[in-house]
Amino acid sequence: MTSNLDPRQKLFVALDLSSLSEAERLVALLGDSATHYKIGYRLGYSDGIAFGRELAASGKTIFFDLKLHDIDNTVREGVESIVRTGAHYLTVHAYPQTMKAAVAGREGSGLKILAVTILTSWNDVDCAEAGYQGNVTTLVQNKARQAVAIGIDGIVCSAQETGMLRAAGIPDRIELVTPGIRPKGAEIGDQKRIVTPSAAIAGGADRLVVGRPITGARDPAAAADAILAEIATTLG
Ligand SMILES: O=C(O)c1cc(=O)[nH]c(=O)n1[C@@H]1O[C@H](COP(=O)(O)O)[C@@H](O)[C@H]1O
Repeated sequence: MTSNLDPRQKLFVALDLSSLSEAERLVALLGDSATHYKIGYRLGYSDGIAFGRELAASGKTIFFDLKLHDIDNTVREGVESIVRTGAHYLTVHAYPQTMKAAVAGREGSGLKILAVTILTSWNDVDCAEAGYQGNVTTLVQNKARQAVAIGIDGIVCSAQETGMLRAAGIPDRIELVTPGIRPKGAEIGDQKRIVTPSAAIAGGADRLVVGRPITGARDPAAAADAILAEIATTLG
């Protein structure tokens, strides 16, 4: 669990933007308000890896959200490449072989591996449709336990599940990283397990991941500042 009370350390801004120039513009606009950035498929599949490397070198905390899942050798070698970027976090899907390969790939480095349990855009019906037995709560708990046993550094889940995970014995050293964050009144979009920034912090989320409520806002800097203020108030 993180103990630092600087609200900026609680917020990963998701740079889900269509071009490098848009991402550069947003980073410049947010300035010192944002210290933590997440780069996922949209930017990662174009210029995002090089940009993340640059941001990491400039002192930002970088989270590559690549959600790896492949044969062991491919996962391990992919993770080794990400280690060389200087990034701080990387996601993989929470399948045992994939998580073990990722842990092997980051050995000896400072890269933290986050295991994505059940996507925040899924509910119980989606889990059943995918052939899973058990509801979201049970699946998140089981996957988190497996991840901890394998040596993963953090869990990606909804902030609806953080209290349940701690109660189930997921230790404080495991970071609980929570997307699906929606300030009151924000558009929900494709997310199904949403939580407000203040409720997420109050419920024990270590990091919040926020994309469209900031990137899609008319004034992204004001939107980020409002979320940071909400986090700060809740942290007390
Ligand atoms: O791994 C993730 O970051 C992730 C996992 C998950 O379960 N749900 C989820 O939304 N995400 C990512 O978190 C971000 C959420 O973006 P917004 O819904 O726009 O705030 C996106 O970049 C998603 O890819």
